[in-house]
Amino acid sequence: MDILKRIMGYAWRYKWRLIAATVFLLLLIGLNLVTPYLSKILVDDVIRGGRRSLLLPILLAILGCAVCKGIFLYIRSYLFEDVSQRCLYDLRNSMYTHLQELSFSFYDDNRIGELMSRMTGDIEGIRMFLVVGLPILLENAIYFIGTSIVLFSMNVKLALVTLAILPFIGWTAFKLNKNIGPAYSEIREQQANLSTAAQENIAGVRVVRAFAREDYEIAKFKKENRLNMEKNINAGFIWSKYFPLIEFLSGFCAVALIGYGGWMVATGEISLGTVVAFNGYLWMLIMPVRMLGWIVNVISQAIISGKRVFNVLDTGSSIKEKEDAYCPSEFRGDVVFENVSFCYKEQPVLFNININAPAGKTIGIMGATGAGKTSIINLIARFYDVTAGRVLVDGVDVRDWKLSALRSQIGIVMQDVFLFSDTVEGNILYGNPNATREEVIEAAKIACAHDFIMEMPQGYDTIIGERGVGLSGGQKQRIAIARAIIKNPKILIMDDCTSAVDMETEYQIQQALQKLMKGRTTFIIAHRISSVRNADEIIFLENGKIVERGTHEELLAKRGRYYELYRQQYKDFEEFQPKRQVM
Ligand SMILES: Nc1ncnc2c1ncn2[C@@H]1O[C@H](COP(=O)(O)OP(=O)(O)OP(=O)(O)O)[C@@H](O)[C@H]1O
Repeated sequence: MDILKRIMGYAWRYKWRLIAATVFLLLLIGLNLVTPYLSKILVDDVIRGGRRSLLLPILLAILGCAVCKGIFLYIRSYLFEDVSQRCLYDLRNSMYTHLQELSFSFYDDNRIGELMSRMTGDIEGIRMFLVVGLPILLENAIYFIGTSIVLFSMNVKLALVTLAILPFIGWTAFKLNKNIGPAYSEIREQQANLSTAAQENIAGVRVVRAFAREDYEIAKFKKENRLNMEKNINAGFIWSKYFPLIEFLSGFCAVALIGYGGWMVATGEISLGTVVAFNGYLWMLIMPVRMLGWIVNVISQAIISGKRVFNVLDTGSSIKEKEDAYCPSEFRGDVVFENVSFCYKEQPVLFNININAPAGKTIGIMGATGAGKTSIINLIARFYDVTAGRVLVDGVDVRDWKLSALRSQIGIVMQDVFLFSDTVEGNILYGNPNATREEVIEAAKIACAHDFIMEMPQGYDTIIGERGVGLSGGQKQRIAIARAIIKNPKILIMDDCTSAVDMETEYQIQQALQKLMKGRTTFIIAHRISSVRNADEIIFLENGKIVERGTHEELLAKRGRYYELYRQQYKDFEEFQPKRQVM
C-alpha cells in the first residue's frame, strides 16, 4: 500500500490534470449508465407502447450520448496518458539523479544491466498502472456500485438471480491474480537478467571476439532468453487456465438473465424493455468482476516494479555529507593519511597507511598489482570511507568536506579510461565545460594528444564512440590526461595513466607535466620507475602495507624491493645505453 501511495504521490504532482481526467471519466460513466435506460424507453414506450413522437428524441439522445462518449473518452485517455508520461519522466529523472549520488560501493554491488532494467521496464510498469490500471480501477469500481444500485432498483428478484453467479466470477478472477502475480514478478526478474546478459556481452564484445567465445556467449544469452520465454509462457498458461472459466461464468449470467427474465416477461411481471436494459447493465457489472484479476494484476505488477525502483531511490549513499560540510573558498592541496586502514566490505586491503603530501609535492606509488595503490587514491576523493584512521585534505578530514568542493579540486586520470560518445573536444571539456578551444588545445598538447587529434578526420570535432572506440589505448589515455589537466586541479591523481603509451611519449608527457605539476599535489601510480623517479617521495606498497619509502636515490641506496624493480627495468637499458637518462 505504501508503494501505491508513493506512486500516487508522483501522480498527485499533476493533481489538476488528474482531477480533470477523473471528471471526464465520471461523465463517461454517467453516459454509459444512461444508454441502457434509453434502450428500455425505446423498447417499452416507442416500440411496444407506440409513442412514436418519442422515437426521434430518444434516437437523438442515444446519438448524442455516443458523440459525447467519444469526446469524453478521448479527453480522459489523453489526460491519463499525459499524467502517466509526466510521472515516468519525473521518476526516471529522480532515479537518474539518485544514481549520480550513489557511492562506488553501490556500483560494486549492482549490475549495470539490472539497473538499466529498473530504469526502463520497471518504470514502464508503474506508468502502465497510472495510464491503464488506475482509470480502469476507478471506472470499474463506479460501474460496479452504480449498476448494482440500478439493477436492484429495477427488479430485485431478477437482479438476485442474474447476479448469483458473480461471486464465482470474482473468486476465479482472484485465483487468477494470486497465481499470475508471482509469475509476473519472476518475469521482471528474468528480464533484468536478460538485459544484464545482453549489456555485458555487448560491452565486452572485444574480449568475446579475442577469446573466440561467441558460442559460449550465445549459449549464455540463449539460456536467459529461454528462461524469459518460459516464464512468459507460464504466465500465459495461467491466464489461459482461468480466463475461459471466467468467460463461461459470465456467459452463464447472460443465460440466467435471458431465461429468468424471459419467463418474467412472459408472465407479465416485467416489461421487455426492462430485460433489454438489464442486459445492457449486466455487462457493465460483469466487466468489473471479470477484470478484477487483471486490475489486481496491474496493481501487483506496479507494486513489484515500484519496490524495485524505490529500493534504488531509498538506497542512501554510504558516503554521507555532513550538514555543515566544510566548503572553503581557498584550496591548498595538502594531503595527509593518518594511520589509514581500509576494507572492501569484509576484505582488508590497506593497513596503517601514513602519507604526508604537502601542497605542490609529488608522491609516487608503486607496488605489485593488487597491492592497494588504487584503493589509496580512491580515499582522497572519498569514493570510499576509511575503516580506521583519517585522510585529511588541507588539514580537514575528507568526511567533513563538502563532496563537490573536495572533488572539484581533484583531477583524476583513472586506470580504466572511459570516454563518452562525444567529440574529442567534448570529452576534454568534460573536465571544465567553460574552457575555450585554445585551452582544450593547450591541455591536449601537454598530454601529447594534439598531434594525433589533428590527424583525425575532423580534428577536435571528431566523434569518438562509446568507450572511445576507434582510438588506441594510449590515445584514450592521453585524452583522459588532457581532460584532467583542463580541470586545473590542486590535486592531480594519475592512476597508471601512461601504461599504454610508448616510452618516448611517456617521456614527453612527463616533461610537459613537470611544469604543470608545480603548485599542485600530484599522486602518480605507476609500474614503471621512469614515471615516479622524480617524485618527492616514492611509496612502495606490498599487500596493503608501505614496505619502503623515500626518494628515488634513497630507495636505490636501500637496495630493497624498489632497487630490485629498478634493476629489472633498467637491466637491458643500462647494458646498452648506460648514459641516457629517461627523464
Ligand atoms: N571494488 C572492489 N571491491 C572489492 N575488492 C576490491 C575492489 N577493488 C579492489 N579490490 C581488492 O582490493 C585489493 C587492492 O586493489 P587495488 O585496485 O587497490 O590494487 P592496485 O594496487 O591498484 O592494483 P593494480 O596495479 O592491478 O591496479 C585487491 O585485492 C582487489 O581484489
